[in-house]
Amino acid sequence: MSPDAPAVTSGPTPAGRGLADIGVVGLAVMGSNLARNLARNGYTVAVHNRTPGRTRELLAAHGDEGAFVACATVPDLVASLARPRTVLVMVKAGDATDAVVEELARHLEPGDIVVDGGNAHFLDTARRERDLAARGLHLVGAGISGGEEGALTGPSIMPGGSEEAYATLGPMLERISAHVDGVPCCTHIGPDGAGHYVKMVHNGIEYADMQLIAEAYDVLRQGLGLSAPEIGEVVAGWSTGDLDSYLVEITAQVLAHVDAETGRPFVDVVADAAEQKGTGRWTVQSALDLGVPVTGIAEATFARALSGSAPQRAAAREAGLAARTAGWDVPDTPEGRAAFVEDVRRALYASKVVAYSQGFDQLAAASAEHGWDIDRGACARIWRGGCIIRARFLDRITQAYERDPELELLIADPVFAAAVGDGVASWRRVVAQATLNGVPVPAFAASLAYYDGVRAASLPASLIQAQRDLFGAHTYRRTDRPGVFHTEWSGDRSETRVDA
Ligand SMILES: NC(=O)C1=CN([C@@H]2O[C@H](COP(=O)(O)OP(=O)(O)OC[C@H]3O[C@@H](n4cnc5c(N)ncnc54)[C@H](OP(=O)(O)O)[C@@H]3O)[C@@H](O)[C@H]2O)C=CC1
Ligand SMILES: O=C(CO)[C@H](O)[C@H](O)COP(=O)(O)O
Repeated sequence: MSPDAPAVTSGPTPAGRGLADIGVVGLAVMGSNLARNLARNGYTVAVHNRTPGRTRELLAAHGDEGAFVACATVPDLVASLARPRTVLVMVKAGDATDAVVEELARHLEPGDIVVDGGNAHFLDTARRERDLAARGLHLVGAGISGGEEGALTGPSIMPGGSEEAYATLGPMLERISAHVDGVPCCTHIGPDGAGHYVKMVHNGIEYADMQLIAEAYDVLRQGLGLSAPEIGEVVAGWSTGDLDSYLVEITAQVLAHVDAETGRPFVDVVADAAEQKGTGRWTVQSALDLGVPVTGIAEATFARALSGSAPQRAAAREAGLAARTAGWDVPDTPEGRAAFVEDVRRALYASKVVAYSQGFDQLAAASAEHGWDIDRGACARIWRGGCIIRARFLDRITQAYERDPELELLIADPVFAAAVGDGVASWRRVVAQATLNGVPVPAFAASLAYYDGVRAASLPASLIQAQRDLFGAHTYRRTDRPGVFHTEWSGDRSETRVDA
């Protein structure tokens, strides 16, 4: 071990081995808490961070929670591990991950396993897996969700990679994951980038869910003139029904929080420009490639972009772009206001079901495209606990896919069809009221438009096909007989079958 390594602080090492069970590289919020979670679960954990101060801090603050081996260098870490070696990498996605994986690969031996638990792009994961496989090593791209707290107390874990690697790694990951009804929130998702893909879509759904809750808040605030703490109480009440979820729970907490410095609701002192690290954008980019309409996720991603478009927003305000609102059609009585709140709750649930349905469609399409054989019911099952989108209704999604593993459309499942159908009138009223009053509800509206589109007996796409044929001879199909046709628009308008 290097002379400047932090003192090795460890509890008892596993009997007869004296070597660590797993290494963790990258000890920022996620890595340090996952290392603690592993140690608390009885594993001996070798830890390393590029900047040694983080390693020292972890050992100083939490070294008594279990068996840690502090390592100053990657070779030290590798030397401290039992074989086959397993190393969990928790560093920034992108170049940092490449650098760390490459350094590890130089010191590991065939059969060893590198687990990338960061938010890597699934194509990067597939590339890294190919590269390591050529060197006899396993690379497992594992999506991990739960934030700082989940990492410590039990996250949802979405590992990809080979079956062989999962046989070694799975028991450890399942043990440290969250458990719901005794079932671990971790399962082998599929080969190569499948785990990171599922985590990416999880995050895309997270964006949609957060945007929908934010729109519900905005409508209640602007439509009923409720204060942030009052809306916090309404939202807290939603935690007991269909909307019971971590995101709803934390929304109530945030809305109740008062800024210590100003005494104002905290949400009123936070700048209204939502940032993003990229997983929502990746979800939409992939959905576009696959041709899957994930309108809720896309609108949520664009809403973040719009919120951060400071020059455009300033230009619009300076130009005095008028709202010309119609006024809220809500009776100013306790009953009328309560009915509107219930409309918003139903609109939120219906929109949320649509956004999840779209996300699961994307998983199906990606699975088919890449040959991953992703079990959508299992994804819903491991999202029930530990992760940011954990929610009561994920149980119902699992049950829907158990009823029909090939379910074409989640909102066509009888339970969800009924749930969304029950909320449709409320949903339309909320979107209409918000729109008439200039309150942007892009995710509510996009989800409703999707619902109307997907259930429509016919769509105006027929006109688009005709237009395409006229200007570019792009051909069309007919409703009354098979074949591909073109009309001679600039000639005698005769029709030719072009596929015969
Ligand atoms: N924060 C969250 O809630 C979640 C994060 N994730 C993902 O988990 C991973 C870790 O996240 P988080 O804990 O927030 O930490 P950060 O994403 O902030 O990454 C910080 C860590 O990366 C290390 N690092 C950065 N560049 C390099 C490099 N070139 N070589 C070696 N190490 C490097 C840092 O080391 P140093 O201390 O030396 O700078 C530090 O340990 C990320 O991929 C993130 O996207 C996943 C789920 C939730
Ligand atoms: O992965 C996560 C949770 O599951 C992270 O919290 C996520 O990276 C947050 O994303 P963004 O910064 O884009 O909002």
